[in-house]
Amino acid sequence: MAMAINFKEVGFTYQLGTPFATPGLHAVNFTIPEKAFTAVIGHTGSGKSTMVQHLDGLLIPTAGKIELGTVTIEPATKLRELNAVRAHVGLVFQFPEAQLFEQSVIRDVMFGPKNFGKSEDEAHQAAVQALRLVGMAASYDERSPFDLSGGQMRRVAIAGVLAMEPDLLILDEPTAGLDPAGQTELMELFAKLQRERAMAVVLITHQMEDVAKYADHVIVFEKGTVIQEGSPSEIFADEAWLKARQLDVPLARQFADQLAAKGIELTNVLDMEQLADQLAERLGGHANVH
Ligand SMILES: Nc1ncnc2c1ncn2[C@@H]1O[C@H](COP(=O)(O)OP(=O)(O)OP(=O)(O)O)[C@@H](O)[C@H]1O
Repeated sequence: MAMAINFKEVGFTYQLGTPFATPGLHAVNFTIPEKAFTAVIGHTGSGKSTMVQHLDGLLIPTAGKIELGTVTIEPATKLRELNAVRAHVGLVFQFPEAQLFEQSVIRDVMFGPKNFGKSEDEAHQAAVQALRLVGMAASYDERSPFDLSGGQMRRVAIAGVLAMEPDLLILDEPTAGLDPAGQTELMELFAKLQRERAMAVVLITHQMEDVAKYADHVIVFEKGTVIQEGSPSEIFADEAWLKARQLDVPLARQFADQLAAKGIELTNVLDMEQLADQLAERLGGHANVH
């Protein structure tokens, strides 16, 4: 299912046709490129979670259409028509560890593959692989997920999604509440999966450092619609535009701007590595030695 996804004039209203109707999305247009790392940013309530729930058929648009390769999702589309699509999409909600429920780590991770028709052996194999991938040692397999630390529980929950071998992995603030080291480890894992498995990753985040460092493509939501999409350098090019929308600018970029105000112009700085490389070059050090 490696394919670009196109949203065309997509609208979604919660409880449509009732006195409680609440608009979630309206006239949304954007593309999620295939096999890329896409970041979705925007304030609370701007429509990010509503949008990603359309990617695996949890919500069906109430207006417009979504094109996923040969599949088109429209208001008249029935959920059962999307079973083939859903098998390829993995969705990691905020605080996914809240959904752990089995008596052992391995059983929990096997649940998804078994549910999608894999045999006990196949599911076991997929679970073992996914658990090692997220860095959980075999010694935890038979432990109760509820005896683990918060960070370990998060990894097990993510392994449960990876065990389904999705082509599209959707992450809704997956590092929220973890310590900085745990956050970095998880982000590095997602970046590696995207690179090595040619998986498309869609990350909802408030962390502009992660957007600058990992994203190929960025989609900006505001009040239920998409107000901008492009590469991180395009999105972070116009600081005044971001500030007017109370969106943060990556730290490395802020630092480069302060240097520019003092007459030292660096080109296209988005993350710390680019900043260090360019400064080292200016200062006569050894840039790009990795
Ligand atoms: N289950 C629901 N029922 C009714 N309205 C909802 C529901 N979920 C979200 N909304 C509304 O839809 C709009 C978009 O919300 P959404 O959760 O998609 O935003 P978000 O950008 O994901 O926010 P956050 O960063 O807080 O997750 C908001 O006005 C919200 O109140």
